[in-house]
Amino acid sequence: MGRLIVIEGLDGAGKQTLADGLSAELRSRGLSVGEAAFPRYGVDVHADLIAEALRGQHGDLADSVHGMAVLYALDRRHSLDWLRSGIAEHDILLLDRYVASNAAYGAARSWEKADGGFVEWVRQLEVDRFGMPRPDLQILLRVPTAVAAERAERRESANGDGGGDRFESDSSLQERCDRVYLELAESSWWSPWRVIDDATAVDPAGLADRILD
Ligand SMILES: Nc1ncnc2c1ncn2[C@@H]1O[C@H](COP(=O)(O)OP(=O)(O)O)[C@@H](O)[C@H]1O
Ligand SMILES: Cc1cn([C@H]2C[C@H](O)[C@@H](COP(=O)(O)OP(=O)(O)O)O2)c(=O)[nH]c1=O
Repeated sequence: MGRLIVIEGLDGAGKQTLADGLSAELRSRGLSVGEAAFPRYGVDVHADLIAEALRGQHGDLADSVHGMAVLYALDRRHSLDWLRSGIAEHDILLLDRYVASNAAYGAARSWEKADGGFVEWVRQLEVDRFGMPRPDLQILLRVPTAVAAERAERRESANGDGGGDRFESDSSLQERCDRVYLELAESSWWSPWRVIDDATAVDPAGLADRILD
């Protein structure tokens, strides 16, 4: 039975970059590592509906915090068999975003904190009802929101994308989301957390040591 490790943080925090570094480090130590990122755009119909809604399709869907969160949750629910076998088959299954993304972004959009109704609603839906596997560790990768926004924008222009989705372009939302993430981590929401405050100083080898402890 392998370990489920989740990387969380704002868009542009460097989650994918850290996932790449960490998986390379773990593989170099002879471990088998599975990787996935949520939302699973191009893989799951719910994720595709999310992307379309964020681009202005499907009427007022993107305005509904709960409606969007249900789509994110269903994308994960449909990955359940794959997740379970991934955890069984690998030493480490590394996820870029998971249930806590729904909790943090939805609470931030609702102007709530981590101890508010939205986070509890996510827990009841995804943990109690859908039975999503509990992570062994959630890593919160924090960078100043301005740095995250600048990186996300640079990445999108490099990809020829049009300047961020509706969530990414709202800097006050990013600030609130960062705060909810920190509260989730400090309250050990659903699992132990590790907070990395200076993403530029992340050392994949040191992090791998701690994961394997
Ligand atoms: N530690 C870092 N220092 C400088 N740039 C970084 C760092 N980590 C990531 N980046 C750059 O920032 C951008 C966003 O990183 P990415 O890993 O895609 O973030 P996320 O997955 O959190 O949205 C990419 O262009 C990446 O090369
Ligand atoms: C996975 C997930 C993401 N989100 C949000 C966070 C991001 O702002 C947005 C898109 O995720 P993101 O990882 O940023 O994808 P991309 O940069 O490729 O568009 O969705 C949720 O609100 N709930 C979730 O469960």
